[in-house]
Amino acid sequence: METILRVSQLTGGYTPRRPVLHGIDFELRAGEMVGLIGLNGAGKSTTIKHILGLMHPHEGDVKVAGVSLQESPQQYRSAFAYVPETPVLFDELTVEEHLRLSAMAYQVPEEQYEQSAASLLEQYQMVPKRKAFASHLSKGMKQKVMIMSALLAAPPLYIIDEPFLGLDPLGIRSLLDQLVEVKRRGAAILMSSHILSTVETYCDRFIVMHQGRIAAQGDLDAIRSAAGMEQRSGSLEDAFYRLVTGGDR
Ligand SMILES: Nc1ncnc2c1ncn2[C@@H]1O[C@H](COP(=O)(O)OP(=O)(O)OP(=O)(O)O)[C@@H](O)[C@H]1O
Repeated sequence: METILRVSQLTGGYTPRRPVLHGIDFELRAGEMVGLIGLNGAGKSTTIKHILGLMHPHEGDVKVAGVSLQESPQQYRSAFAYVPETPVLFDELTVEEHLRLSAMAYQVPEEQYEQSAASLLEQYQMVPKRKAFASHLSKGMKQKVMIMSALLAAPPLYIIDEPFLGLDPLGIRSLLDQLVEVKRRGAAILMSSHILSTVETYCDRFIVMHQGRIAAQGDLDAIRSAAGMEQRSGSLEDAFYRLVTGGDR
């Protein structure tokens, strides 16, 4: 499968003398969903900021769809959509206007926009709110606008940061169903979350970060094995616990 995201030997952080990330190395291929997990402060958001191009590596590089941000900023940025943990919307734009803005930014054809927007508004139970200003939405509704905008853009790569916190159970189910669908269509998804049971159920592979390094990566068996769990049993949470504490519960 085609590589969509390549993070190579990334060392980076907020000040040149004190890197937060040390030699981060992983890739995402088309059609897979990868869970980025780690304790508070492990370096997940910092890794994501480097992928988004908001921070520049001290060493190493990041390529999306084969290009780095420096090589082709336009191609790089249009190859992914990012759903942040905290929704960022324009207060004075309506739900529909946000969707239209996203469609314009990602050059979604008009016909496809009409179809996708109608179906997303329906799925996320946002039809009654389509003309509401962002400032009049609840936190979960704002999160839904971010998610719908990303899904509408239909890029090769989705980067999703802790998506489940503000959503109601129907919203969570809609999001997970749609992630399965976009994956089936060949997109790659990097999802950071602390809800390990959901990550275990939905992700094909996992990247466990600890203190700015990758402690383990691979499928569940690989994570168990890195955690020293010999049998092919035990949850992702069990393996994670062992990896970050160095022992059994
Ligand atoms: N703006 C910042 N300036 C300086 N240091 C920061 C900044 N943001 C995060 N850090 C530091 O970088 C390290 C990694 O933090 P990061 O936000 O990447 O963790 P995380 O894995 O996303 O955690 P969480 O699960 O709490 O969101 C931490 O030591 C944190 O204190």
